Amino acid sequence: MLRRSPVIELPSQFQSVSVEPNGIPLKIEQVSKTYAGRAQAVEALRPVSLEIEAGEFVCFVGPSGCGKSTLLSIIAGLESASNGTVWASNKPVQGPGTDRVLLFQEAALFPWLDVRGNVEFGLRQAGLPAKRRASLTQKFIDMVHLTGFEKSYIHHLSGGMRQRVAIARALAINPAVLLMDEPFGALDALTRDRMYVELESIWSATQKTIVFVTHNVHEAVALGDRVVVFSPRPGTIVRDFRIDLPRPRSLEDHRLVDQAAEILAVLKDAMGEQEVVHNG
Ligand SMILES: Nc1ncnc2c1ncn2[C@@H]1O[C@H](COP(=O)(O)OP(=O)(O)OP(=O)(O)O)[C@@H](O)[C@H]1O
Repeated sequence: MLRRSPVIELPSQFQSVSVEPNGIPLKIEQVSKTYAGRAQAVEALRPVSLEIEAGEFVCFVGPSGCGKSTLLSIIAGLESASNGTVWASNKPVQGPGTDRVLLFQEAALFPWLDVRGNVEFGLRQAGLPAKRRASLTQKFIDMVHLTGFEKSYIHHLSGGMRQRVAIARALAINPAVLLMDEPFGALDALTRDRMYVELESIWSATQKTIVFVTHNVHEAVALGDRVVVFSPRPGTIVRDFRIDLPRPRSLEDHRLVDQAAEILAVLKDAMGEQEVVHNG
């Protein structure tokens, strides 16, 4: 259930009218994946079923190699499921689409373009007229707080700034779903904390559906409406935690720390003898 107010400002006489959220629901139905390896097949995912509401922020945590990225790629339509179906807004996913955008740890930006050129890229591809393109590009550059850096080239930007360019570029094409694969994994702790605040405010302003993969349980609890815990490969869902902490959340909040500890215990239990990766 959406707990945030709509982004669109309505005149007072229409304030009781609910505005359709920008995000769409996702339904993952009995999705499994086995890769045909050279020597032997790799079973990455056992049948996984999950329903995500429009505008929900859902984090996936699990041990390395349990199939989180595989599931994200299947939702993105970049990989096909061996069995089962992903439904995006009640339509089966049969390939990539502009309604779903995948973002990675290393922001895949064009080094020969400046910030403006990168953010504008998808709009250019879509054939938007120059004036509309320019105003939308500026809107999203402002949204990720890169105003003043429009003409900077990627190699002059910090890791956090690059991720913000990637987020702005993704938002510019107005997808309904952001699929984020450890987007802040390569950032230093301070930048990461700032990115949590920024991402949360972007999410709350745009009402996208977000699926966010991370190794970091604290990060998952800081951001997610839900935290879904996966078992070691072949990945299955072990637990689906609803995080009811008020927003904005602080990493120092003892309730967040307690919730993270509970999830970490479930993760450790699922992993058995295996060592838990990042937990900070
Ligand atoms: N294209 C592929 N061909 C064969 N095996 C693959 C392929 N892609 C992934 N795998 C294997 O599938 C399993 C799941 O990989 P995946 O990257 O989805 O896990 P993950 O949970 O995202 O891992 P990590 O947290 O380390 O990124 C791994 O054993 C991986 O080696």
